[in-house]
Amino acid sequence: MKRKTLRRSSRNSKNCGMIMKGSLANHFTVQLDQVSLNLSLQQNSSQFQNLPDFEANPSAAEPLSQDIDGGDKDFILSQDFFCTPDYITPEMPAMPINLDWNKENVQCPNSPEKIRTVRSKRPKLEGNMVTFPGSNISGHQELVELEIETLGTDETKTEKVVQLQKNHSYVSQSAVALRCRVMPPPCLKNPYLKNASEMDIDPFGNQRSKCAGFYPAGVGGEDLSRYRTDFHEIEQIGSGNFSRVFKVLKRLDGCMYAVKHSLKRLHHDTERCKALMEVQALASLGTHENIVGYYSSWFENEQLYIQMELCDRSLSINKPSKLSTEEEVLEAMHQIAKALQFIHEKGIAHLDVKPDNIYIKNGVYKLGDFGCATLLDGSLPIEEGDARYMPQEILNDKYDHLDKVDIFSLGAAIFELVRGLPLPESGPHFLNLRERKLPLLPGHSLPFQNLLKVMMDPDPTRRPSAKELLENPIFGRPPRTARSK
Ligand SMILES: Nc1ncnc2c1ncn2[C@@H]1O[C@H](COP(=O)(O)OP(=O)(O)OP(=O)(O)O)[C@@H](O)[C@H]1O
Ligand SMILES: [Mg+2]
Repeated sequence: MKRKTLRRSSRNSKNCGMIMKGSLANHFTVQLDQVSLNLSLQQNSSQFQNLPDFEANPSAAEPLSQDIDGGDKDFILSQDFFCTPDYITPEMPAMPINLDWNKENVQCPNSPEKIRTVRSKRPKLEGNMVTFPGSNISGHQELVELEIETLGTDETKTEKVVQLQKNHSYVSQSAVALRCRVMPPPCLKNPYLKNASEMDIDPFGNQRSKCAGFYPAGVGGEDLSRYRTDFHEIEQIGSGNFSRVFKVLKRLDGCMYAVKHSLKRLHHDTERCKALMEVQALASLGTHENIVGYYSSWFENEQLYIQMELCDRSLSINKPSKLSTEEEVLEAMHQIAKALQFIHEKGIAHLDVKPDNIYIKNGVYKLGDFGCATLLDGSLPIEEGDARYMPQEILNDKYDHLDKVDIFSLGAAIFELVRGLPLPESGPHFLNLRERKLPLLPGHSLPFQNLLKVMMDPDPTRRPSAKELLENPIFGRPPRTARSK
């Protein structure tokens, strides 16, 4: 099979779609990157020849006719060829069986400007209704219904393709989806990965058409929902200020995941880029036992979806905590300190360490919610996390020791978990905590309380780094010693 490229633009609606000349009684395949259209014509297709526009301007169709003449061939069509609804030709298992293919002089379906687009909600009519499976963004099938109406007198019978669309936009969802499949969306530079070269990041940079849209999956509608198609939603397992998190079953692999949806619709690129920072931080980190696993992400209905490893629960102060003994608290602290050492070594600060963002799975503690993550070198914007866990320097807009911000927050989070009371958001107690004046923690060892104090020191340089914290002898202490006061 030969493959040829059709470079003719379909922007001009007069360049009417598939001009199928000659021997299209056969089977041919049109391939366009991932899009493969198999057209099986069971009848002689000479009815497509007598196109007014083609006759008026035969040269316009020349490349096509050159390519198609000769029977069975493969074609690579340019993206533009499919970018107008005229040329949305979903994968077709068969042509309508009740079309009269022997009629001569049948017009090609008109261009979008000329046809009356019927947005009909009426049920399927008998007769010339045909259903073609199309493709949605994620590669799954959706149905596009084309109704062939016969109009006019007997001599001048014309066929009109009426596209039934669920939404009221002019361009069908399948058109948008197909376009998205035709040209890959932009590859974004991950700011957390300093060493990636431009070419590695964006191999399609020169070819990308702006019409492909900045994000591929923003077309909306249940039919095109990657979330609904790929996952079965079990239940909501959490919510934050910006998102809701669901436990889901992935249909294909039968495994459970957590999927986080942003609550707000992200209309603007700036909002989307900001939301993407969380994904990019997670993705750049790779895997670590104490960091929630990241699988994939996508935009849908202008919301960001993040597929993550499913954990059992968070350590939220509002949920029943099982951190009843100092050993358990130290274990949580030790594991999250390992996560912090890992991310700090990669030049990233979390900036929102708190019990809500520490999850537990099978006894393993995992740091999650990288929505505030930034670079330690200050080269990215800084969005501080929950003020209850922020040290004074952040509240004073001093960002010189961002790794130590995480240490303070971890100390504050552990302090909260041990006390079992929510930290204050303001007031004298709030200030005391930032001046190293921690109330005594009855039932807890002095070394442990001193460690919390040093982690929450007002001077960030006096706080231990994550590495130093992990080297603290308290973590190697036998449990019995830990219990002795
Ligand atoms: N992977 C996960 N497994 C289990 N539960 C999760 C997971 N991710 C999030 N959750 C639950 O959902 C809650 C909200 O998630 P997350 O903190 O990521 O949302 P957010 O809107 O960014 O929150 P915030 O208000 O802290 O900014 C978490 O506190 C936790 O209870
Ligand atoms: Mg959170």
